[in-house]
Amino acid sequence: MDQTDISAPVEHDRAVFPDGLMLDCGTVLAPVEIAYRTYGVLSPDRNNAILVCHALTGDQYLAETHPVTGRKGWWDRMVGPGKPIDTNRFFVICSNVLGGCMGSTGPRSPRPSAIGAQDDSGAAPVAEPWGTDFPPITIRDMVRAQNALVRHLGIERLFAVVGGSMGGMQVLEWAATYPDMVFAAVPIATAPFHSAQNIAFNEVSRQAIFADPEWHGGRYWEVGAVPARGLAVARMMAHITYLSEEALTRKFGRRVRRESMPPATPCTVAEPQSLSLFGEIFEVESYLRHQGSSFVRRFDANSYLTITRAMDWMDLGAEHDGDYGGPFAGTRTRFCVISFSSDWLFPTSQSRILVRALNRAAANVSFVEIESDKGHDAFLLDEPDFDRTVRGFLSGAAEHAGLECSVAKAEGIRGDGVVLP
Ligand SMILES: CC(=O)SCCNC(=O)CCNC(=O)[C@H](O)C(C)(C)COP(=O)(O)OP(=O)(O)OC[C@H]1O[C@@H](n2cnc3c(N)ncnc32)[C@H](O)[C@@H]1OP(=O)(O)O
Ligand SMILES: N[C@@H](CCO)C(=O)O
Repeated sequence: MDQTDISAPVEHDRAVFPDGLMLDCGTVLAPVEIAYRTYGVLSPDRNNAILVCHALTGDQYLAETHPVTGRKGWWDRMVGPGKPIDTNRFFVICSNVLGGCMGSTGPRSPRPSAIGAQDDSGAAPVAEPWGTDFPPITIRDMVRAQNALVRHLGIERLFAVVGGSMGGMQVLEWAATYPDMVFAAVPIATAPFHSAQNIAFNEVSRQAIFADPEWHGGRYWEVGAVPARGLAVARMMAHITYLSEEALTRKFGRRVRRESMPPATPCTVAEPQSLSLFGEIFEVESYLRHQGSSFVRRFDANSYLTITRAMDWMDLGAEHDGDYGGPFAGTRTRFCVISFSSDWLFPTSQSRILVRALNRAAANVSFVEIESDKGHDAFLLDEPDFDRTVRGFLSGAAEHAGLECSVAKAEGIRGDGVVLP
């Protein structure tokens, strides 16, 4: 059993922006705190920084033991000394997105107007969280917050921005919004818009949360509840979209769980009527329940709603008459667009739309479709071709940028964010 407990007190490294940020919705959100981690060493020229953007439910702990779950970082395979994103060479930054629940300002953060409110009893004021009153945010708002963090770290230009899925959407927003700050961009398993099908999946997830009796209109903390069943169902449904038919078949096929069988029943269901209708019968059901229940221990329902909505709003063509190339006109950023052949959530066809748009904008772009049967989340898994692509592209781009081979011994900012004397 996973020991995750999202309510456990954890001190995250944070940058605080008291004046906050102007959001796309027109609201100033203040203060804003962004929780982040860094790995590697910032070169004296401050030109070797790579920002890694996480996906929907990821966070800043990409290459170290997670302080809440106790598990390896979600991209431990990719980021570290000698790894495809080589921390002997690059200074890697990863922050929890605005709206998240791992230390950055989000629906679980105290609502400023509520801080300091004191009742007649004289008891210490209890800070009420934003909950569903948290303002709607966009992927561009997340990127604005990251921009504030990058500048806070004294970096004026990123060598690269890299990310998969929703992280890839942030990569594209970076290149579109701050073109002069991004030398190279690696959008992975993503698209410049959220498709109708993906908005539909998100809506089913949200409705599952709303249907949970413990939802309490989004003010579940007031009664000490968590809409765990709704959130788990949301994750179960979403998790199917992160895999592929081949992957599920390879992992589980039609295997039936022995413990749900009457004694001495063979592992094929000869008499299905003798089994419990609603127990865990097929292995794939048990797997999904496990994915759902472990998720609710590490994620907040209001954050899930906020972030899924931010993805839905993603449409880089919206301000350019539907032309996804419009935001990249005149760009000097080098792009490496990567898709996976079995990804049906962000299929290769959507990457091709992006590549064509970048070509229209005369951008420097390369495109790789990785053959994989692992589905959308292949970028989180062991895919040697993918690793080689990322490593090769970053090395080539580093040569063009004139980066030194190794900055491991250079003075600058250490991986834990401390400025060295
Ligand atoms: C980019 C980012 O920001 S990262 C985002 C946040 N992180 C994630 O989304 C990670 C969560 N996602 C996953 O784990 C995804 O399943 C994947 C696709 C990335 C991982 O794939 P794999 O390594 O192949 O793991 P797999 O999907 O088989 O799941 C393994 C888990 O299922 C459990 N499991 C496997 N079979 C069964 C079964 N029949 N019944 C119950 N549980 C089962 C395993 O015990 C294991 O549990 P654990 O994770 O608690 O140790
Ligand atoms: N599994 C990913 C989602 C899509 O990549 C996450 O939970 O963030």
